[in-house]
Amino acid sequence: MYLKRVELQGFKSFADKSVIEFEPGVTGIVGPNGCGKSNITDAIRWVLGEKSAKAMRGDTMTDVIFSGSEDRKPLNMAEVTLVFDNEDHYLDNDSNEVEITRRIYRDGGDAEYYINRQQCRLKDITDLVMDTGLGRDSLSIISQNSINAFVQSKPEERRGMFEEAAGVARYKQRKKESVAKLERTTTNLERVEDIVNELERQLNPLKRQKEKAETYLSLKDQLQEIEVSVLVKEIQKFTEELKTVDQELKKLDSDKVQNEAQMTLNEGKKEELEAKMYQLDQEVNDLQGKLLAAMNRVNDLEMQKVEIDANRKHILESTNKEDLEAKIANMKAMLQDALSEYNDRVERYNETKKEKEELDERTRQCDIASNNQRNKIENINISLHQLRATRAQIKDQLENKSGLSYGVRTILKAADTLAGIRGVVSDLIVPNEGYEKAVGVSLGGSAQFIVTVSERDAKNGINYLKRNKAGRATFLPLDVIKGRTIRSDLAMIATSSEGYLGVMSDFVTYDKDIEQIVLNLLGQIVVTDTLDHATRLSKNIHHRLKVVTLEGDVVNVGGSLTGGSLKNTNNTFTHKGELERIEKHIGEEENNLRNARMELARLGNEGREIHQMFLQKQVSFAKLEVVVTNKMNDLQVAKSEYEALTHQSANLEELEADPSDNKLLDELNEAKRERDALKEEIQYKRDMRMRYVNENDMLSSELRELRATQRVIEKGITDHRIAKTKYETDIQNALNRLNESYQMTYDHALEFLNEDVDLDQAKETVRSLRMRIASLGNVNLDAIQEYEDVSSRYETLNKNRIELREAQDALMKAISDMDQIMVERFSDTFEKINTEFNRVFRYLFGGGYAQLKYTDPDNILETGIDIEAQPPGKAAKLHSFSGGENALIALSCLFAMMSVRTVPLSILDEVEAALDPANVERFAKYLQEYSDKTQFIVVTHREGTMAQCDLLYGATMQQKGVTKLVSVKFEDATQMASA
Ligand SMILES: Nc1ncnc2c1ncn2[C@@H]1O[C@H](COP(=O)(O)OP(=O)(O)OP(=O)(O)O)[C@@H](O)[C@H]1O
Repeated sequence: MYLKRVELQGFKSFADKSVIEFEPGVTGIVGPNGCGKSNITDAIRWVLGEKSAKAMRGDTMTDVIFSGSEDRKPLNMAEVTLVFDNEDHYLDNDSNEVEITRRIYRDGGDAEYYINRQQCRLKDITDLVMDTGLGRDSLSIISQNSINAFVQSKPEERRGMFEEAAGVARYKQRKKESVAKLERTTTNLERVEDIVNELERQLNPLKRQKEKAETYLSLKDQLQEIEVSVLVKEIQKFTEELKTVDQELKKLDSDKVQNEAQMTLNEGKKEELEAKMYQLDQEVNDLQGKLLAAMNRVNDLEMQKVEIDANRKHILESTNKEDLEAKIANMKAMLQDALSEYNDRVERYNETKKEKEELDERTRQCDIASNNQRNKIENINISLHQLRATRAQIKDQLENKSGLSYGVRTILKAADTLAGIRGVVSDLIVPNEGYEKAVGVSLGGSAQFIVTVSERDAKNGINYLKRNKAGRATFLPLDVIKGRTIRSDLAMIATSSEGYLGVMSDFVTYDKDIEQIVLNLLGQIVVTDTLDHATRLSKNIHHRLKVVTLEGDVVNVGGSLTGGSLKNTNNTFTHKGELERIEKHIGEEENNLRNARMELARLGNEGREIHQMFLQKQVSFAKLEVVVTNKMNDLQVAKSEYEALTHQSANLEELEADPSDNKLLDELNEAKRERDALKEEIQYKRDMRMRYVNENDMLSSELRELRATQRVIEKGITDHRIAKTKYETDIQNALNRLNESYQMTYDHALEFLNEDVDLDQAKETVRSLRMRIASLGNVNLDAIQEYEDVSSRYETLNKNRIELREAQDALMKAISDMDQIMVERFSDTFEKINTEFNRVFRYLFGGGYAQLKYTDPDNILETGIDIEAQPPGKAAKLHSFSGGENALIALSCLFAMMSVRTVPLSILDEVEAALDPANVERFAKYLQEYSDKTQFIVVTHREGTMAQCDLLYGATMQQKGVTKLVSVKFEDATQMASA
């Protein structure tokens, strides 16, 4: 086996794809410092499984990716492939050529590994090269640093190289795996043993429970078999008995109905009899009443007969007929007098009443009129109050000029001291009647302008106001202001317009000296009667003049309209007219007030007179009421006396005409007959009642018997119903038991009926089975299945336990065997290397002595390796050797190992740098000596080494930062090394 080719792309300074071909023997790589020689060593170590970024001379593994140069951008991927010739199948692979590739991406996470282009794990590569001499701790790649470190490192760290040389790494790895397996097996075994022990503990109690459950089930089966028959038979028996009870019950019900009917019949008859008896009692009562009355009537008639007889005798003996008739005539005359007096008084009474009501009505009318007058007076007073308040306000404005501005009032007050103040326009101009509003509106604010004699006077006035800080005022100096008149063409149009009344200045009176002022203020204002005429006129004159109506509405120059209701407060001219109007109104109202008060007084007097008359009528009326009542009584008395006399006269005539008392006698006889008939009827009814009493007694005794029978029947019904309920309950209980205990309907249970079963005996068996079941206590039916589960689990796990124990024994034996082999191989190899080491040492140093020692000879598997070296003429103290001596000792060991264990490939990166030329030559000679068994790739600057190389490559950086490898001759190589 040998390394045929290395292909690099994007790895460190190998930005471009580079393919380096190798041959068996010694290949040298030369070149100036920093041109990328060691990067080839790194690349080979990287592919063979190096995991440490530090060992790759970087911070992270992605540092191996080409990081860019002055002219090149960084790359994102590095890939290196080693191609081994494997015709001898040194590597454990069937192929004659083995390609191992490693790839890494800058942002791709984990590296990718391939063997013969098949993606694989890092472990696959490590396994492939393990114990081949290409492994991590092997002699395959040694740098200048590691060669120095070899001597200085700890004995334990050195051991790895010897293991690699002894070829025990694979055993060590296998042992590691077996130990891990053993640990896992032991853990599993412990776990399984725990469970098996636990299951063993559970099994016995479960077995007991299971047996108990099986006994229970067997008893239950027996119970079911017999109890079902018992229940079915019981149901049949109860059903039969129930049928009998039902039939008897029906008969009893029918007897009861019959008995009840008889009782009802008897009770009806009894009630009827009692009603008849009651009726008879009532009738006898009535008849007795009638009898009493008849007996009384007989008595009365007998007494009347006696009285009549006596009376007739007396009247006939005492009454004078002529006297009686005279009395009647007299009484008749008196009656008529009383009647006419009564009628007269009634008439007077009605008249007085009517007069009294008339007076009452007049009093009411008088009151209404008085109230009206009072309201009128109150309204007049309110109106007067308002009028007087308005009058006071207007007067105040006129007298105190309160409508004028503060400045104007100040000037007027100081008019005596200020020269040439003529007065305010509103005081100097008086509007014609009816033109007050129009003039006021026309003047507007100019009504408050102050007329002065001269301009100087006006200025004095203004200064006075300023001095006193008394407001402002406008002055119209007579020597400056000129009057204005209407243009003749406009005047002509205006004059001919409808409603035109004139120019405003024509409708005021004023002193002659202020004429210019008046014309200035009012000379160009036209007056019309109505607003319609004003707008039309304004239109006619193209809105060139102001037109004012009598109502004070204005059509301004330009055509705008001003109007509405006027507030009188500021119009001095309207104030004057208003004041007169109010004065007149107050006079009228005062007059009205006087008249109203007089009328009220008159009404008061009239009312009082009428009331007086009313009171008098009231008295007369009361008196008449008494008189009428008296007259009425007199009339009644006369009437009744007259009637008594006429009656007496009639009686007398009757007695005289028919003196007999036959009628009374007839009545008396009739009364006696009636009395006797009544006595007979009473006796008859009493006899009849006696018969009814007897009948009633019979019915009562019959009823008593019927009721006794009824009680017997009802008790029978109750007893049978209880029996019926009991049988029904028994049947239901049996059905419930069938359903609940055996999930059977009656029909279903019939299929299991054993007809031969003796019910009493079977019941006894059921009772005994139940007792046996009860004596079992708590039964865990699940125990049967649980026992099955647990015992089957126990068997499985117990089998596992046995298997695990066997596996554990096998692993322990394998580990022990491996240990044995490793100890043998390691110590055997060590001995051989030790011998060779002394030999090579003596050769390289030209004498002296060296040997390797175990630090712990009793523990060959873990012992460190100590080095004892004594170059010729020196004491054996390792740490005091020079760099070159260190390198020679390490190389002695390396070559000693190579002579004992064949290494297919060794890459030596400037390991001889510290040697002197003579030693370099000896080193190079060794390379040649071993090169038929080992392929050497040496990175070197030394000529002596180069001279022994079969193939030389020169590393250059023609492009800055990018390594290129070219095949060179020895001469070129020495030149490149010294460059
Ligand atoms: N990831 C990388 N990308 C680009 N260049 C890199 C990268 N890693 C290292 N290098 C370059 O590789 C060079 C070092 O290479 P190497 O150590 O192989 O040189 P050498 O020829 O062995 O030098 P010496 O003879 O001094 O040992 C440096 O120039 C370094 O800048």
